Amino acid sequence: MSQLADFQNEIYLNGLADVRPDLPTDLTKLEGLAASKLSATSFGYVAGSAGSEGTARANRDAFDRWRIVPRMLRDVAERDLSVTVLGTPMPAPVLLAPIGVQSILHPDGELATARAAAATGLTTVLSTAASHTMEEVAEANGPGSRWYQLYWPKDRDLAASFLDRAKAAGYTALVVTLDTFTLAWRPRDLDQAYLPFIRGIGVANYFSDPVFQKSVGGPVTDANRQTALLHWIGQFGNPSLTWDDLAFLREHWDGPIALKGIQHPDDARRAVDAGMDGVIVSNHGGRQVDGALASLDALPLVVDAVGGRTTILFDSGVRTGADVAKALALGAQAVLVARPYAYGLALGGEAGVRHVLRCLQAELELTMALSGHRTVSELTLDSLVRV
Ligand SMILES: Cc1cc2nc3c(=O)[nH]c(=O)nc-3n(C[C@H](O)[C@H](O)[C@H](O)COP(=O)(O)O)c2cc1C
Ligand SMILES: CCCCC(=O)C(=O)O
Repeated sequence: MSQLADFQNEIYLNGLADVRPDLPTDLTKLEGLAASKLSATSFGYVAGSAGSEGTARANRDAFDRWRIVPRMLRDVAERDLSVTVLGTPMPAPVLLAPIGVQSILHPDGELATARAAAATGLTTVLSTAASHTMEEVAEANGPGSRWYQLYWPKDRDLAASFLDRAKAAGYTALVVTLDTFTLAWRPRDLDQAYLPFIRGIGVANYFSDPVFQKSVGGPVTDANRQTALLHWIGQFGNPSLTWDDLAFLREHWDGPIALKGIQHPDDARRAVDAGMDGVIVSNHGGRQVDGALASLDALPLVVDAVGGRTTILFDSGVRTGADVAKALALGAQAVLVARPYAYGLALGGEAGVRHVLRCLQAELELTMALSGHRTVSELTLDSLVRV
């Protein structure tokens, strides 16, 4: 590491960040670098969104309409960004959003991500569509903290098996993604005729599952691989699910449950009524319903409806420390970030993910301190102005 980087990391940033001299500290620049490093198909899958990508743009634009109003002389010498969310203590209110198929970004995929999360103390949310099994990822995450994200398959026994395995492997909270029972109209992938799953990426948790294997006549080998892939396609999502089905989750998971993909205040109310422990206000990074509202615009509506009655998390469009501060001020207890760490993974493996997480944390801490906030709870609507 260069002397300048040592100076930045250890003296100027007081050990806050873990800046890699070969990666940008402005995290909005990662996408451009990842575009040159990845294949056109992999990059298109990750960077792409639904339709005209208008909702993905709206997610970003919404952050610009809120501005932080710095306050002075508030003694911010001691700062504490820690929070506890759904029973999990975290050094900062930032989680690694579930991202499937991470081996298209780096051969170590979710294993590298889990190691980076453990190194920073932040919580990683593992996707059902991961390229490594949940047991392998748990081992890589070691003493770190991890949640499990369920893509709820049609076969109830398979869903129950996923939950049992996640529990046994030390995943402490369950995130149930509701907005992606099938992939949306995604022109970048359609135009490149690309789908990672067809190449057998993102099916590790299915192919390793005893219930899945029983359905395809035994362990997946070259002989039944095609059958297994077709079975996966049929199983992956269930468009018939309704609110009544949530009782199944409660029966099979005794830890906290958060519903991901909530945008309407009535849906947030229903989640609370159904006994869920939290909601994640998310539009899947604009990857599902093009034309949908910006996730940040949905956040205050959900906070109005259920704030104080449940845990509210947020994602879609978070790129900087200031973005995190704005979402927290609007009422989220923590945020999830996806594409920035995906690009970090592509550019530098585990160290690249660590770079992104530590930069985001450091930038958040400096933003909060310089605008007069010592703790996350001090960020309120009063910290912002809408322009
Ligand atoms: C390549 C990619 C794969 C994703 N895979 C999953 C997934 O398996 N499960 C899930 O719940 N969300 C998935 N998401 C959505 C993210 O968890 C998150 O909601 C969204 O990307 C947040 O927006 P951001 O990318 O602007 O941070 C994926 C997103 C990307 C970009
Ligand atoms: C089959 C969907 C898994 C990945 C995903 O959620 C996404 O690409 O957005």
